[in-house]
Amino acid sequence: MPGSAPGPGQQTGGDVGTVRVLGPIDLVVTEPTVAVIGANGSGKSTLVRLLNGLVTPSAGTVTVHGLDAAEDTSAVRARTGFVFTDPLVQLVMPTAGEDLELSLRRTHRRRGDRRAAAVALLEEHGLGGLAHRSIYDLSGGQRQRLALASVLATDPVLLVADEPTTLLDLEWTLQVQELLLSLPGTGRCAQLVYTTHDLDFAAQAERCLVVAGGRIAHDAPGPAAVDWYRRDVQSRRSGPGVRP
Ligand SMILES: Nc1ncnc2c1ncn2[C@@H]1O[C@H](COP(=O)(O)OP(=O)(O)OP(=O)(O)O)[C@@H](O)[C@H]1O
Repeated sequence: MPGSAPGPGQQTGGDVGTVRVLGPIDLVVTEPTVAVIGANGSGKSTLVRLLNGLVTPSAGTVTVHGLDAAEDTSAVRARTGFVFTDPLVQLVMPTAGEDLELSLRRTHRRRGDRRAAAVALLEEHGLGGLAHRSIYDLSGGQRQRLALASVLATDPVLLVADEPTTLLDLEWTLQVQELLLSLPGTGRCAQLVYTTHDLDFAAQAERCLVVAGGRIAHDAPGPAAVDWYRRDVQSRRSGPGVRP
């Protein structure tokens, strides 16, 4: 999100009134790989959802590649791929193959080309032979890999991934993490922003933001930020009133 400068983020909680979730936050993030870590409920998903207009700030602006995410939402979404933690939120077609083909519509105009590209992508993501399988009959990990493949098939400039490996086994976790981290270097997207509770994964990011209570509590290269976060959690656990 080169040139972005999010202001205070806030969102309403429907009939329970207004809930302040984020802010004030003032950030410009240009590094190719950016991790976002922090406790449950600290605001990580909300922060990254600002990047494609899924959440709009109640004050301030979020700029992605020079575009206002709240004003030019469709242009921002055309450039920003978003991988949700729960793949069923984003898989929209009945079968694995059809979902990929939908994502390939812009780059592959001919139906036959789309089908062949979808089959190749399924193979690449360890889903070979599953083109006709209902998305509901895939395992959780298979769905998560399909969701990532479908988003990558849209050729996003910015890829935002919200806990992209939570459902994966160890081998696929390592493979998907390696793939994601390699994307900016291989030109498959310009920037990767991801949230994670996997601190080894976070430590590999060029920049890592530690979110606490809706604010950026620490901002440093991956390894330093992860060290800071571990020490912060440890110090609060050994503090007064906390049982060992
Ligand atoms: N639409 C909403 N209305 C009210 N509260 C919300 C809304 N969305 C999020 N919140 C609250 O904002 C806080 C931050 O949520 P968020 O999903 O960003 O946390 P997170 O850091 O991603 O957590 P986790 O690690 O558990 O996924 C939580 O307390 C959540 O309950």
